[in-house]
Amino acid sequence: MTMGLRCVAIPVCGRSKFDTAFPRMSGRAVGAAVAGAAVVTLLSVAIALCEPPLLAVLQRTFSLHTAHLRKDMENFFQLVKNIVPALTEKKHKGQDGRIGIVGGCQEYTGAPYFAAMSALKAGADLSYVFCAREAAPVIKSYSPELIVHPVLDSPNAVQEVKKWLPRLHALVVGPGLGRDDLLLKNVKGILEASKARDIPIVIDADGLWLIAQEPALIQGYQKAILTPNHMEFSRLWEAVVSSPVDSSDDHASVLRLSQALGNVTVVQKGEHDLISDGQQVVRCSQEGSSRRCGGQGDLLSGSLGLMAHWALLAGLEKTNGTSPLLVAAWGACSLTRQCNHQAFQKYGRSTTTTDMIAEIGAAFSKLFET
Ligand SMILES: NC(=O)C1=CN([C@@H]2O[C@H](COP(=O)(O)OP(=O)(O)OC[C@H]3O[C@@H](n4cnc5c(N)ncnc54)[C@H](OP(=O)(O)O)[C@@H]3O)[C@@H](O)[C@H]2O)[C@@H](O)CC1
Ligand SMILES: Nc1ncnc2c1ncn2[C@@H]1O[C@H](COP(=O)(O)OP(=O)(O)OP(=O)(O)O)[C@@H](O)[C@H]1O
Ligand SMILES: [Mg+2]
Repeated sequence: MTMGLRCVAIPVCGRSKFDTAFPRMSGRAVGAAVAGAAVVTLLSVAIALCEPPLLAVLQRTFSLHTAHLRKDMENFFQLVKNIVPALTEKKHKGQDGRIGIVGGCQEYTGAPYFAAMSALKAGADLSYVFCAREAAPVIKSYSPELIVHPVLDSPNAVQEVKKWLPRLHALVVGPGLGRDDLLLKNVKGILEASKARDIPIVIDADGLWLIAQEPALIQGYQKAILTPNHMEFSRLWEAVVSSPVDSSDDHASVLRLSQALGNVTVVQKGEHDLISDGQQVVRCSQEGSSRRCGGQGDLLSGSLGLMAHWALLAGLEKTNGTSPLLVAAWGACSLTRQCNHQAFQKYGRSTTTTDMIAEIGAAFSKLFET
């Protein structure tokens, strides 16, 4: 029934027709759904034998729902295609994206590398990493493609990063940042300086830890996108919403969290990714795999930094009035999941994030090149 139907836009006032007729499936509900499908099949046979006109009505209704879903999915693919800049010989280096990653400390050097490489592989021209001194040689040794600034734990970290802000199109704050007080204090200053320049900011991982301590840092900033995993979502929720999270209604929760943060865009990662700007909820269920190696979220945040820049540059006209950041988030989620799917086809259980990053080019072409 849902083969090939991956993505649904869900209006705030009232669920989509599909959602009403076919409630969303959680992992636990899959078994029940299979049993349900068997019952429906038996019922259909019984109706076909006794009431052929009723069966025709049911079939027509089902195909209407299917068409509705497919249209939503096609819409979002088209909107992402609309924001992807054309490759032309008329541009110079940097014009298609200069993305900064703020993260990387003694313990975590992989995460900022994954995020920065993912931005490059998705089509950014230049990727910068602002990390702690000790992490820099390690990150540089992974790749000659990255420009690495070992400034994050220096006494004048904010000034050092500020120098680069005029050249950056988007920042991704948090992958591999760690939770050291000095680093977090410097990141606060970097966030303030970036907001003052109106730079799009993706906040992930330990950047979300910081926001959970101090939500005011991002409250109401319309160019912020938060990408919490399950744990990070709970922390943010506890920090900004007083009532307990309603785990039976994920759509309502992500909408509520976005609203409580002043309509910043929130991407709740999971079995399906739910994205909200406080006005609507969009779901991305692009087929991935059951492999959950560490670093997939870094691929998402890095590619999202780039797509956020592209989407804001393209503007509402290209996104047909849909929030550009929703379109960017949907695009990056689809891309991450498609990379996971492709890498899993080749490597199965041994799939790692490095394998997924190697798939970005092919996945991007498959999904978004016209
Ligand atoms: N190669 C590298 O350098 C990488 C570095 N990374 C960097 O690590 C830093 C910390 O990031 P993080 O994600 O480990 O921290 P956090 O959110 O506190 O989660 C900790 C605990 O939460 C739980 N948990 C998580 N998801 C869950 C779920 N869906 N459902 C249920 N529970 C769930 C789970 O708890 P457990 O099951 O182990 O009890 C998990 O252990 C950060 O800087 C990040 O960028 C990563 O990017 C990976 C690659
Ligand atoms: N159960 C799942 N089924 C399919 N895809 C999933 C599932 N959980 C997460 N994903 C996908 O994996 C990507 C990363 O999400 P995840 O929750 O693993 O982030 P994370 O914990 O921040 O990862 P990282 O290890 O990089 O910190 C997202 O694009 C999400 O759609
Ligand atoms: Mg993460």
